[in-house]
Amino acid sequence: MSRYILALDQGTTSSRAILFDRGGSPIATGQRELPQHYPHLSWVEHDPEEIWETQIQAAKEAIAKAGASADDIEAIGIANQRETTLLWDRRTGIPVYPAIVWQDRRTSDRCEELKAQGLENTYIARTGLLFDSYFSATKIEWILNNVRNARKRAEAGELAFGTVDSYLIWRLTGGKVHATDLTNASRTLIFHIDMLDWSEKLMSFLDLPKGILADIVPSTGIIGYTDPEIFGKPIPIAGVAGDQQAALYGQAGFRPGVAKATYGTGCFLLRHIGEQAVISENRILTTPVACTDIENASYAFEGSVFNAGSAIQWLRDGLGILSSADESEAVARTVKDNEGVYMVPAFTGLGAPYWDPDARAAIVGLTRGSTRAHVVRAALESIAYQCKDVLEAMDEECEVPLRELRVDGGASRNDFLMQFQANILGIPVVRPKVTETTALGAAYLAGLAVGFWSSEEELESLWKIDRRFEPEMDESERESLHFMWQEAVGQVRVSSPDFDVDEDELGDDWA
Ligand SMILES: Nc1ncnc2c1ncn2[C@@H]1O[C@H](COP(=O)(O)OP(=O)(O)O)[C@@H](O)[C@H]1O
Ligand SMILES: O=P(O)(O)OC[C@H](O)CO
Repeated sequence: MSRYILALDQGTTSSRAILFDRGGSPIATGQRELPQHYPHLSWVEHDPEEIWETQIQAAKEAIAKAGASADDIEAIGIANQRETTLLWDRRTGIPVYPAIVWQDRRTSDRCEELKAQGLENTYIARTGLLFDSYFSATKIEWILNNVRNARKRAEAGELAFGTVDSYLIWRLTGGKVHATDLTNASRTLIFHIDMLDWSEKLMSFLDLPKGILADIVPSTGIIGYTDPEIFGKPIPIAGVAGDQQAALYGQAGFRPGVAKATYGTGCFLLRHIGEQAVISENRILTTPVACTDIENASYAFEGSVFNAGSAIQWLRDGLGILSSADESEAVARTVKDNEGVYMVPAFTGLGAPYWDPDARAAIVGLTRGSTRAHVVRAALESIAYQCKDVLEAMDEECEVPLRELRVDGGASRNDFLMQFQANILGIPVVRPKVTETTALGAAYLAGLAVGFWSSEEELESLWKIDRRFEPEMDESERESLHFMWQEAVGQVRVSSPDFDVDEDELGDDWA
């Protein structure tokens, strides 16, 4: 048995690769920034070649740093930004259009049009998602309708659709495998989360041809082997999951009641709810978790906050008031409180639980006494408030309130943010030793498939706490701060989605 598992973590702003040893410790990391392209207002694209190149360079960097070779790698696991949509030519492998990123809002009017046709409930009840441009389906439709000949070629079976996992698997296997796992498939808005398969019916409303679809595989199991040209010998690709489900797995979130928040570009809260795909009445998503066997799928509630770390990035790159994201912590600590300044970072609209695509960001409550520190503090606090809104919405759906929140991702390194999160939630926030849990989850999934690790029980024993943040704020202060935050959110809201899911009305026609 070789020494390492190689995890590829293809995120929105960077491609990372980490080698993990049998103790679940990261041995070496490679990382490349992924350029963002904004061709029009509210459009966000990635260059597929840049996704591929940055990912492969990151992998080679990690292998070189560890002084390892392909012989030292037992298997590869993939975790990826989800929903981001690519279509490529099956024969040449050439994408017909750049990747349309999950944050891209170009299809939000189209979503409104489809909602007006009364289709929203049909989609919610089958997919566990909402009718929002966040998900892949209307992005696929946009490419088919706007790229010359794309629809004709797709109908002739010449084009393949994939989220980033599928695209990487395709490239890694030299065009031999077109597959996706159920956690990624479930983010497309054309995957039926109870039947655990593509839904022809949901595809038909958007006129999406079946020939573009990938095979659906479990998150654990050998999917294919890398082209020997890439690493010098074939390596099995043995695990794949959307990055948020991978992070829940890396947090040992195998059982109902465990919840995690990953603080990256966005912030994504997943709470394991067991084997029933319960549909929320509170604008919370239902999504399959990473699984070893499709027939025995389990589910999580998910709250997707679109802008979290990106608010800090904007302070650094857009306003130029921070030299690094890490500096935000020291700057925020220079003021004793926010002095009434709130930032609502709705740069690409608001996600859960508001789902308001047209809302735009704002900083409110400024006075002549406000300083850069208040703005920085308000940005960090906004991340915690958004998580609170999501957890409150989830709590209304769950019988037992959450006892603690596990955290990970880039911004979870910020102790100020984590303490404020515990204060504002009123429950402990627990940070594990390894905060690269997305990559760790991908490694676990691959390692289980090839016998590198033996069971989920063994993986659970590897999870170790770095720090536990206990709440230190009294209830009345928590409530009054949260009230002020909600007033600020009220100022940027444009629409209030209103829906009522009634599965009985849908009848038995679930296909
Ligand atoms: N110490 C920090 N405090 C606050 N935000 C941070 C800190 N470190 C990183 N971030 C933010 O976290 C994000 C990077 O986290 P990462 O997990 O790498 O994101 P992603 O996987 O979405 O690309 C960036 O948006 C950055 O601004
Ligand atoms: O790239 P991340 O880590 O911010 O994750 C993006 C999510 O998968 C979008 O749903």
